[in-house]
Amino acid sequence: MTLATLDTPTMLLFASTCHTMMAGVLLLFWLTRNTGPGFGWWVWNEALVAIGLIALLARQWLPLAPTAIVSNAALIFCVPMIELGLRIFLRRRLQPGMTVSWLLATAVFAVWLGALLNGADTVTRVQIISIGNLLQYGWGLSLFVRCLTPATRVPLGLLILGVAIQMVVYLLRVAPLLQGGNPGYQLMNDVLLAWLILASVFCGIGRTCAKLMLVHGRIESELRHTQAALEKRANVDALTQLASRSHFESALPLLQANAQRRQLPMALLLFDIDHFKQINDELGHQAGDAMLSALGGLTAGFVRQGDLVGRLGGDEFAVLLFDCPLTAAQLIADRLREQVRTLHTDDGRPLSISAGLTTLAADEDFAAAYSRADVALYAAKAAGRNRIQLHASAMTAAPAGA
Ligand SMILES: Nc1nc2c(ncn2[C@@H]2O[C@H](COP(=O)(O)OP(=O)(O)OP(=O)(O)O)[C@@H](O)[C@H]2O)c(=O)[nH]1
Repeated sequence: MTLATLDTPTMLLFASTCHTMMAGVLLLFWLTRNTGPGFGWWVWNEALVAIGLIALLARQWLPLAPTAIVSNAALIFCVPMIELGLRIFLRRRLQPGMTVSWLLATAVFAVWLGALLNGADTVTRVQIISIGNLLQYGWGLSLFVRCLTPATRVPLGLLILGVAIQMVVYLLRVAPLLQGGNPGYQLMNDVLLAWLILASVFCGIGRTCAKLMLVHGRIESELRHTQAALEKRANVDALTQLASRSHFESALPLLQANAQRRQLPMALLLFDIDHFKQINDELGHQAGDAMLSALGGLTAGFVRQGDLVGRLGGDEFAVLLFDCPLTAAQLIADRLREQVRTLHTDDGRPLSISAGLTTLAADEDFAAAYSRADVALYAAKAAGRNRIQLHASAMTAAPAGA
């Protein structure tokens, strides 16, 4: 069986069934998935193509004029719906491009309707529709090309291919008519009409895939963003932008493994602000937050890049000094303590910190090192604050600093 012998009603039956199924798939997807704005217009687009084809099929049995009006209106107005869906989906500005699309569709339909009411012959009407469709698809094509980005290249490429195929068929359809028309032209036996219907089915499949791919791409990228935001929220302390406690703890094993491989010493510094409760109580929680944030910024800028700085909770901060022998760690800690004195509360009081310092072995638990540093921090507070206290276990390695 060749296309030339395929009769138009069979082709129309095939095409209308395909497009109805595609409209059904899109509708199901629309109703059951979070497709985002714009997708509804694509469901309508496919539904209108199906309605138009069913009306064309039914024109043999129903009164000619009403079915021709319904089918042509559906097939003309389904085009701007792809564009409207795309503009909304990609959050492009709707105006003035959309006005042009709807005006174009209305103009094509009005000219065609005028021709029908004035008793124009089939050839003339087909000419009007074909030229109108060519203009519509040409306009749509220019939008698809303008919207091409690396993220939309494949789905929009499919849309462009589909529209280009449809334009070629329309062009073939209109070309002989433009050369003076074909007196023997029979709409229902037109081989080109069969090609057009077939092309419309293939383009519809391409369009449906493109729309689903666009939604899939968007869902995927939103998932990636949400995942990244969640990770950031879990890993980064919102107030100071330092590592959160959980991130600090989970990052340690990697640093420890690195230190063990390269035989590098590490030290853990734990500190908190002296009399922070007083700052909060007297100047307000917001002023307290500002001090925490300033201290976080100062500490992050003070240590080396390979060190790990975190806010473990409240006004408690920790620094893992990587590749740092205890004597150097004491010097760094004391310089940091001095630097902190340059920070002032709103009423001019200089900030001070107390800190506990200990070594961190490559194979020990964070909890064990933390509890040693905490004991030393407690001792620093007890000894009068604004000082660094070395834990007793490290005393044999280096003298305590204050
Ligand atoms: N502004 C602010 N305050 C916090 C936050 N988290 C905890 N705090 C407060 O920080 C204060 C911590 O006080 P402590 O460390 O117990 O005591 P302190 O007044 O600093 O006294 P010393 O540590 O002994 O010098 C408490 O008043 C908490 O309510 C926060 O995110 N923002």
